[in-house]
Amino acid sequence: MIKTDVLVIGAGPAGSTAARFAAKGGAKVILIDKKSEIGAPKRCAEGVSKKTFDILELEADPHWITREIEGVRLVAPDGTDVWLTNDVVELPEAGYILERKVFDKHLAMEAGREGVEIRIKTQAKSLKKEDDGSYTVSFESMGEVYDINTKILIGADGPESHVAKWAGLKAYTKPKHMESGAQFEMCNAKMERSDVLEFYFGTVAPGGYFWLFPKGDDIVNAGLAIIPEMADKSAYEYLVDAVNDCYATKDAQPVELNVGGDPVGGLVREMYGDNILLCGDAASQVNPLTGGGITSGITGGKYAGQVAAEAIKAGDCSKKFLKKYDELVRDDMGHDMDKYAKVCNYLWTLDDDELNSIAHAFQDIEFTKISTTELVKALIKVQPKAALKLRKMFL
Ligand SMILES: Cc1cc2nc3c(=O)[nH]c(=O)nc-3n(C[C@H](O)[C@H](O)[C@H](O)COP(=O)(O)OP(=O)(O)OC[C@H]3O[C@@H](n4cnc5c(N)ncnc54)[C@H](O)[C@@H]3O)c2cc1C
Repeated sequence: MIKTDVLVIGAGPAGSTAARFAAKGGAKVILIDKKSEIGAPKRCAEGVSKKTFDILELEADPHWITREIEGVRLVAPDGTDVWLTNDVVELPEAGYILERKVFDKHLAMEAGREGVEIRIKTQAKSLKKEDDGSYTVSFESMGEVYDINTKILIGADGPESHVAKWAGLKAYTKPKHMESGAQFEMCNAKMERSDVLEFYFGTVAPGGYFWLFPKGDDIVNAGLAIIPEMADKSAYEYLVDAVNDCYATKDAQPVELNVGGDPVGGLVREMYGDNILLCGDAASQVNPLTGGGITSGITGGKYAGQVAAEAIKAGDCSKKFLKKYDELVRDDMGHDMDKYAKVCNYLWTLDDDELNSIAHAFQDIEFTKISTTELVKALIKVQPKAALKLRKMFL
């Protein structure tokens, strides 16, 4: 039987980061992914903030950055738009559009260079808790079935996490908090500015929004996410309509279709247990308002790897020891997740007319700095209903 200190299931951004930091901390680590090519297919619009690279302790690399972002355009259902670009406002959360297929692979390579053993095209099928507390996970790879025994198991297996379910952790995302996303990567798009992210709100994407994230030249990720309970057709059907109705994409051609779930209910109840940690989408480490999970998943992955290595060194993989991971994550992102979940719930109550009137009022506001929090503060200023619900948290 293969034995290891730390076994990470899932080589997305969260898992590769967890594996790398666990190895940096001196643990023997195996990283597993069912895909034959790490990072492909992507399920992502590929936007990240620049702070992600500080968390990773890596330089941003032109090999996996397709575009630097200089602003955002917010579009109401009636077409009223608000441009917020860094020639007029400060954009502290500005970032990049990645090439995830290259980026995810690069993160796994960084883990490999740190001494992590990587096994691709290897799918976790089940797990068993041993009497000494360790986990034995059964895998299938190229027709072969085998087991790996680990002192600490890190579940980084994405939004549909089986690890969490198999281990019996309370890590369930309610259907009303699981967004369904669909996206085309397209060429021949006619964006007004190819360095500005565009967001379209309202019935175009119930419970979410339609986005255009430019990847350079005439290439764009045109996608949307919806809450199925609030919608009357599939995310794919909304996407086809949105793309056909949008000036920038009506003549564009798809070269890729990406579909996937995005958990937006805030952190799951149990991110850890005896000998086990969850990180990334598996722990719902996703901003409930934007649906962005790369930066927060990497943050969670880093903490998971660091705490796992400490536990191995201390010879204590108990729930009591691993609680430190939960504390680090909740201190770092718990408060923001709660805040943004409230804003998200509030936005879901607005109809197209209300969104239009907010956009009209936004046109009279002189923004000096743009971040998610600054936008919510502006919303509170122009919408008495918003003030009632959100004032305490943001002002
Ligand atoms: C349409 C869409 C657009 C998005 N756009 C953005 C965006 O612009 N910016 C942003 O920050 N976030 C975005 N997100 C969210 C973002 O993609 C995720 O939050 C992020 O990928 C989570 O990383 P992760 O490592 O936790 O999981 P994942 O990237 O999902 O990786 C999980 C890995 O686990 C592997 N795996 C699963 N089960 C097993 C198994 N049994 N055995 C072995 N391997 C397994 C999978 O193959 C996969 O490689 C978007 C999501 C969607 C759906």
